[in-house]
Amino acid sequence: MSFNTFGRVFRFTTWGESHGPALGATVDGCPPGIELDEAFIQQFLDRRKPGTSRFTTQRKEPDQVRILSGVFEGRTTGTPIQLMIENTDQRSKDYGDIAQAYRPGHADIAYQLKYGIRDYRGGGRSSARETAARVAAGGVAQAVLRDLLPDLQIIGYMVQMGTLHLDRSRFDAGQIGQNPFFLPDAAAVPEWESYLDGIRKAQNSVGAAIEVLVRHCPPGLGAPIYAKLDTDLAAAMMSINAVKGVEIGEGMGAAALTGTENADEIRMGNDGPRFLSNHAGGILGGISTGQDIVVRFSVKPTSSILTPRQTINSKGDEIDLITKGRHDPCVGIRAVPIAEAMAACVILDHLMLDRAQTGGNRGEIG
Ligand SMILES: C=C(O[C@@H]1CC(C(=O)O)=C[C@@H](OP(=O)(O)O)[C@H]1O)C(=O)O
Repeated sequence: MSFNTFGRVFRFTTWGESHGPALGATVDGCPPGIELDEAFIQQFLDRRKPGTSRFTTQRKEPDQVRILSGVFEGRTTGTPIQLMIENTDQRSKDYGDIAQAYRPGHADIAYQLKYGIRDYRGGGRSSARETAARVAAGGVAQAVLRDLLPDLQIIGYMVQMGTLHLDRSRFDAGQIGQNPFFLPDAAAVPEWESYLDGIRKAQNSVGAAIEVLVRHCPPGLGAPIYAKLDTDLAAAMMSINAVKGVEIGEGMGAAALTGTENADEIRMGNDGPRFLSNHAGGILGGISTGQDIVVRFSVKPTSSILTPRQTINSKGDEIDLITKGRHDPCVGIRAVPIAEAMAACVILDHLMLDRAQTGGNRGEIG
């Protein structure tokens, strides 16, 4: 049993709080001989870090990663990799009111009911700041995948923010890194900007949905029943702060389909099976088929808002609470690079599990 560790073979443990001196991840099980340096990991952290636009928290953190162990002369050694990111812009006085009160919709009250003690500064361990640590771990996974599966692509993007939906007919992956929403549609950006400006100025926040596409994943990753690839992808996404729902492929939409509509028909291609559709989201029986893997999840609206909300304090008094501080009006935006990191960790973990069990040998057709 472990409370802060993720993965089976490629494993990471995150540690730290939002207003402590630092946070980080200890990565265990990384193969030796992989080219790795801080700059490689930093590119992923830079996509997630706060304060990069008016649509995220205004807390300014460089999120500069340091590798303290497990890398020698630019290559992994197979020993634990300790990654550390210092906190530099804490403003704990914003949290004076939260010390004795529980934000509605926030983990404050659940932590209190469970532990009877909590680091309320910046939400402590429940802060989405923890995700910096796992994005760093995901950077290590990405370095290994670059070596072992060079064709693999992990692409995250927003598909919904409040009432706005991505128009899939306009999908352009090249646009994702070009706007503050990780949106694959440049033309929609002004509408998304004015919508979120309105939410922010109304002292409110809004939810979002994110999709992650894993392209060129080999078939055969995952195992039936208790080691399904989709189980682990779902758990990975659900472990991200504020995530409330996860779907694979058609997801909840499959409930409305008939068998003829849902089953992805199969033809013989030049080098293996060719599927005529992808309702399954690239996974059948918990095992990847070689099709694109499609994972989607919803993120609740940020619970820390300036609009007064009814709650109670630690004495049990009923009060109205305004949450000060520097909060994301849509915490779902920065969930995009976080989800990519989690997907990288799961795919690598399953690649290593598969090699352990099958040696990477595949069943043959034809
Ligand atoms: C700092 C980050 O996001 C933080 C996530 C967060 C929360 O409650 O989740 C609250 C804010 O932190 P604080 O109030 O401690 O300044 C955000 O800025 C980050 O993601 O790096």
